[in-house]
Amino acid sequence: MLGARAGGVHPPPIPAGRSLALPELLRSCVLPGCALTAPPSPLSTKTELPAPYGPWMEIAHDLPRLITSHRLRSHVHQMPQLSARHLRGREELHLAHLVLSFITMGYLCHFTWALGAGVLPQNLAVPFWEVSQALGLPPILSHADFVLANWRRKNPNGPLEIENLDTIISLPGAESLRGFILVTLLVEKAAVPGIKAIVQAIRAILQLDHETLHEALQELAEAIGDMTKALPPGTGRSLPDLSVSPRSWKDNPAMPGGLVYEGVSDEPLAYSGGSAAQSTVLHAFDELLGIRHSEESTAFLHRMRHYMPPPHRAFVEEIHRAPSLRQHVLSSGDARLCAAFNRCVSALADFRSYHITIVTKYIAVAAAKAKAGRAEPGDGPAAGKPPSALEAKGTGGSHIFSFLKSVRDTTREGLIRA
Ligand code: HEM
Repeated sequence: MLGARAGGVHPPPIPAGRSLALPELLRSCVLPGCALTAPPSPLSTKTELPAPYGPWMEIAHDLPRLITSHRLRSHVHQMPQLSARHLRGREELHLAHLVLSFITMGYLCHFTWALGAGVLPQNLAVPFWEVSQALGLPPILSHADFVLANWRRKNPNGPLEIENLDTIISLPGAESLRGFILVTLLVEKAAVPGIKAIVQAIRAILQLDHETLHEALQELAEAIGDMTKALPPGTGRSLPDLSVSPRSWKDNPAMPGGLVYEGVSDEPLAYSGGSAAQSTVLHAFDELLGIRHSEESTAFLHRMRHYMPPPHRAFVEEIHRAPSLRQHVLSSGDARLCAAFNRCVSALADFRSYHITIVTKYIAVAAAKAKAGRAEPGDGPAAGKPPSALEAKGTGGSHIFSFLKSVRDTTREGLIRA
């Protein structure tokens, strides 16, 4: 056994280390395109693991075919048990986490459902656990894998635009999945100037520099507006059926105890599935703007923070500890600052409203598809059913629309009223 807490639902702890200050965190920022990173976008500059990990890469690149031809199980069982010890640096670890999390999703999509038993074989479970421990990420496909680590430039010198982007690993339904992942990535990219503006704003508060603070808030409002524009209206129509695999083994009636990671723990472990609620950017904006969500929504959103890479989580916590922007604007009595602050809050509420529109469209399309019993090739065993992530409960067990609307409404309550 590798020391998993029996029956636990706890993601691995953040590796021991000192608390990081904001500038240091920005240097380690892993958001795509963030100019303050060195080297840029370290989650995904690598697209292949070193040669000894060939058996993982071969399976991962062939996942759509192996899944649809029902041959993935035998391939996984024949896979040698490789140690994660030879992976060098965070980039290789992130790529290994991406690869192993997708293989796990593919493995469970056919066999856990079919056999009703949530067991991940040792040769997959042990290295997945080791890599997860090294990164401080849970051993499940998270937003950091699905989106942040799962992209590459087709032309390495070309722009970070959709035409020049591709995913690294995919599942059946590759084309729509690709669109889903890359649209989400471009929303993250649009957020980058907003993340920089947060640091500028906090510095300006500390230096009582209202001019710079005003500029930073303008930047932030613009970045949030650009995120909304990056969510194209068609997004909700052209999405993949995410039910190809159980995305979550927490609060999932099909896997009530969770998943047994063979060789790690005899007891099943429960983890929530990937969700953009694990994206750092909205958490960071909420913290800066002092948005207070309901107790239930906060509990869900804070749980999602354990699925972020530790430097992202530490960044959000650092903003929480910084002096309150809202109090600063209120006590300044500066009407221009107050208006700029409110533009940020309105832009954030508008993003959340638009997101609700998109989720609504997606559910309508999925429901129509389910009604017509229309299964597309490669849709997997759950084809024809509404996507599990979008049934009555969200992936985190939250009722989707009441959760999303509550979060949107509490954002609006963050406006400073005259
Ligand atoms: C059609 C595409 C999308 C669908 C169907 C969708 C669906 C959902 C669902 C069901 C939730 C509730 C939490 C959960 O159960 O996981 C959620 C939350 C969330 N989603 Fe999406 N989503 C989509 C696209 C996006 C994109 C592109 C982003 C941009 C990063 C995003 C950001 C968020 C955030 C931040 C939350 C947490 C709630 C909040 O802070 O407002 N979503 N989404």
